Amino acid sequence: MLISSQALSVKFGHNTILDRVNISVSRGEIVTIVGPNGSGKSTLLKTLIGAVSPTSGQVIRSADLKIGYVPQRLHIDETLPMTVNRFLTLPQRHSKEAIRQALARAGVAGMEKQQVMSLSGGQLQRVLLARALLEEPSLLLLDEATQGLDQRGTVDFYQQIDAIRQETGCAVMMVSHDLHVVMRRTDRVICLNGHICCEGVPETVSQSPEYKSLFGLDDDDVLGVYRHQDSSHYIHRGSLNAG
Ligand SMILES: Nc1ncnc2c1ncn2[C@@H]1O[C@H](COP(=O)(O)OP(=O)(O)OP(=O)(O)O)[C@@H](O)[C@H]1O
Repeated sequence: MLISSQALSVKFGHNTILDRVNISVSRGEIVTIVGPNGSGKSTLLKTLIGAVSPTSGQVIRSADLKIGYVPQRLHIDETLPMTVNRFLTLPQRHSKEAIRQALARAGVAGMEKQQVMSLSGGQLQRVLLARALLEEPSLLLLDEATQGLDQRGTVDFYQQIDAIRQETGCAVMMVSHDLHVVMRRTDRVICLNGHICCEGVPETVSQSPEYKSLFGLDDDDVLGVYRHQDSSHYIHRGSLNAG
């Protein structure tokens, strides 16, 4: 076991954000956390890395645990010119070879001299991934790392994560809204809504009543959206034709 939590609870003021959460990640395993907005996913990751203190319960870390954390997004001062190479040596220096290898593993080989501000959203996420890999992590924690990427970019990113897991043997715990995309790439899914609603292999979780009641769209929802789009398209075309 690399890391686990026992009856982990976090309160902010009077609000209980996490309620007696038990999770565990084994070596080499990919675990995906899904849950609605505000369900405590980021808080859980922040508690695991020690940035948030639990109100009760505990986090148990193996002695050799090394975490590489890829945040949801990064705020960089736009007026500050900085190359990728410089960014990757802050706050800790790394050898040229280590940086070359981390960028290659993250799928952005040769980007050392590029300005961070000039990177596309997908490239920046990969540079953040490279920065996490420089720690030679036994556990990669990804907090909605594909936010803002299109479908292709998201699929490619998760493929890269899978390849990294196979190459380095690290475990991965990630927060994702894209269960359908990560399905094939995750060993286990934990569905969080303050407490753990359900967990298991992706096929089981996606069919469970708890998951469906949180995320399920019934035919009316889907057809409603479709009909709406269709009718607006029709009206739009009508007005174009009329003009
Ligand atoms: N430092 C904080 N102080 C007070 N409340 C906080 C703090 N951090 C998070 N919260 C609250 O805790 C709740 C859970 O937030 P969290 O970011 O963990 O949810 P999430 O599941 O990651 O959401 P999302 O999917 O929208 O990113 C939210 O209501 C949020 O406002």
